[in-house]
Amino acid sequence: MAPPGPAGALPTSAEPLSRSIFRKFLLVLCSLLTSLYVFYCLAERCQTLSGPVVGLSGGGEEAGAPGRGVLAGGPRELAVWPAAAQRKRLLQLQQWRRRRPPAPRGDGEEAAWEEESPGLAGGPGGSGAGSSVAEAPPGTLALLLDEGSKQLPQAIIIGVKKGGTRALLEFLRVHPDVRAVGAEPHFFDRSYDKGLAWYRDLMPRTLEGQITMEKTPSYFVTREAPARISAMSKHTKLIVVVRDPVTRAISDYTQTLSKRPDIPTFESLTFKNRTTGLIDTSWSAIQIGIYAKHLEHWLRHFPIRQMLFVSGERLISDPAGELGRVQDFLGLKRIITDKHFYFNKTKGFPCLKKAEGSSRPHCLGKTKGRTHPEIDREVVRRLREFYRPFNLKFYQMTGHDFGWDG
Ligand SMILES: Nc1ncnc2c1ncn2[C@@H]1O[C@H](COP(=O)(O)OS(=O)(=O)O)[C@@H](OP(=O)(O)O)[C@H]1O
Repeated sequence: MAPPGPAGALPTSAEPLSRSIFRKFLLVLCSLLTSLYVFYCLAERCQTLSGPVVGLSGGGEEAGAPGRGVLAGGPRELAVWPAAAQRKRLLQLQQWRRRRPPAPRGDGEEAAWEEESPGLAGGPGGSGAGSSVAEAPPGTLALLLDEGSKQLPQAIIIGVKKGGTRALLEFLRVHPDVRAVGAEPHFFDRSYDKGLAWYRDLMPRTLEGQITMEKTPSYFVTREAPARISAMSKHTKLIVVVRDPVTRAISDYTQTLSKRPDIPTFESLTFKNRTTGLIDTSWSAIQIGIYAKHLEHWLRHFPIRQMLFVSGERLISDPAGELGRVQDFLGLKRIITDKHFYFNKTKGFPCLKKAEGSSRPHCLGKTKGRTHPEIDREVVRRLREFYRPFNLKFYQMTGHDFGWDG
């Protein structure tokens, strides 16, 4: 017979019961935590785990089979969702992502879209402020999708600096079949050595039928850009937003002035010799506006039919008209129409009634539509004279009179 232990060590009748309750409690707690963790991962907040895969197919990057509900591109591919459902969920997810504040841009110039403050005059009225529900992700099921694949751009806005390139890109992004990088990649001028894989990785994911786009206005004046873009794909569609070269030069100068207020006057920078009236064509603000010269380089690599010239002036006076031409050029259904725009009197520019995925009006940021300094009229006249022959040549080459010399 075992000797009785000390009285304090003897089990009481209550102890086994509390232990079993405690064990059950632990079990419930564990399953609760596990479920919470799984839910958390599905909500795309888990960076370390790859999302659940419903079905795998062995294809490579481009292996999606249209109509079979397979999303092309990634190492994993969903094979069970109907294509229409996948597309709808992806569009929802894309719209939700577009609503999130864009990442800050490197050069500080290309500020993101600004939401119109309620006090701004000239708004279309009636658009309610976005609710918090509108900011929520479109549902965890969307996260089961592979979100299409990253493609090299099929169309690029190559210029010109201060032409209205941001406005065009932001207006185009309203189209459900256009996906674009927000920031300027500067691949073909500054980062070409990083390679096409690096470039493609910057692109947003797209589904079949969607066009990938980017805009970098400096490409138009980069000597190597035409050959490099053609080497990527000779079928790339090129869009150039052009603007009266004199106003463009002043706009360019205004931008520099806003960053470096101590620079010399526009007038003194314009001339090599003010008395002889010799223009300093080495000054980039002047040089960029010699469109005919730059275009010659592009035409050595691309047929003119693969280039579209958008009027920067008309993009302001008739945005829907210019967007119509652009949509036709890109082979897109004309979805963006005058119903999408309103003129904001305070901003002095057309704005979107609703940016993609938002219920609120959107105007471009403060760095677009700056007030230009007053420039000596004689200097402006001399500049007009300087540009005229180049403009006429440009009208001839493009078959379009932009009306800067009328
Ligand atoms: N809708 C709308 N809202 C605001 N601004 C508009 C719009 N459409 C065209 N613009 C004109 O775009 C000019 C800036 O051109 P970019 O976007 O090509 O500039 S940049 O090269 O990317 O810095 C900018 O030039 P500035 O007026 O000199 O600032 C505008 O005149």
